[in-house]
Amino acid sequence: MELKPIIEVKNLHFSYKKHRVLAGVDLELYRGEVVSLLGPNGCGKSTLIKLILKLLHGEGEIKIASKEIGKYSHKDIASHVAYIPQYNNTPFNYTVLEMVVMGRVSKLDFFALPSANDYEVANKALEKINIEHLHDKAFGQLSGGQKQMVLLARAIAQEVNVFIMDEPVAGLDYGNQIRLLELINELSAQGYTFLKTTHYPDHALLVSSRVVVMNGGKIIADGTPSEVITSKMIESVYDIKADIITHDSHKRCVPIFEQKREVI
Ligand SMILES: Nc1ncnc2c1ncn2[C@@H]1O[C@H](COP(=O)(O)OP(=O)(O)OP(=O)(O)O)[C@@H](O)[C@H]1O
Repeated sequence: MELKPIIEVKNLHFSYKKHRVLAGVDLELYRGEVVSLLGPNGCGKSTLIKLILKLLHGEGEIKIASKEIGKYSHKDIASHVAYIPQYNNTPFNYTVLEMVVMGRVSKLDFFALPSANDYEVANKALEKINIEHLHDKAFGQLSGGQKQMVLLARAIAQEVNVFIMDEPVAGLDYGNQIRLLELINELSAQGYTFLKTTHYPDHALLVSSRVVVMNGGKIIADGTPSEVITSKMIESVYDIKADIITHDSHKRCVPIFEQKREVI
């Protein structure tokens, strides 16, 4: 593992007008890691990601590849990091191949059209995750799971190896959630680095080298999955009880169902 982090966040503060969201956040991401960012609804996970991508501006230090993000254009950031949002609909009826070719934008000169090579890279990205058969389908007509895969192919076509994913399994059916986690594992073994938010401690146990927990505008835990995901942490962050069990040599998080729980 490299000694210098690819992403470095120090003492980051951010507010939406008077609503303080981040109050002194420190985070580092090293090449080769798969970091899962956990925390309750509204704790600021997506805000932190937007700050790292320079889509918002806060107070404190954010560096990508040892350089302050203030010195980067958005195109420069895209030459280091690919962002994979939750699947969404574009207002335009792009085909899958056109969506994936958009991953090449940071490599193109201003106003230049994608070249034959850009299309070849995009096709290879589709092949890499076995969705080449979708290439001429309309992106807007795909299922949620297929859209998420196309956004992942677009990130691969960007030819960077650091991926930031915001709740990658949101809206996916159970099978597609597990298949996507397995794919993240496979890509990680091929050298890709991931920072991903998740609402599932169990997924963080299955696919992470490190787990970071946010609450109350701060990072409250940062360590290996088994150090961080404990019954005590689950109760203090989510206000539910859960057992951490070992199944087939993997740690798993199993919530304990209580009959008279108050629903929020
Ligand atoms: N554009 C905005 N303007 C004002 N407040 C916002 C805006 N976006 C988010 N917030 C608020 O900032 C806080 C953090 O939101 P954020 O989306 O970063 O949380 P999150 O941890 O990603 O939540 P979730 O897990 O529900 O997706 C929330 O209280 C939210 O209501």
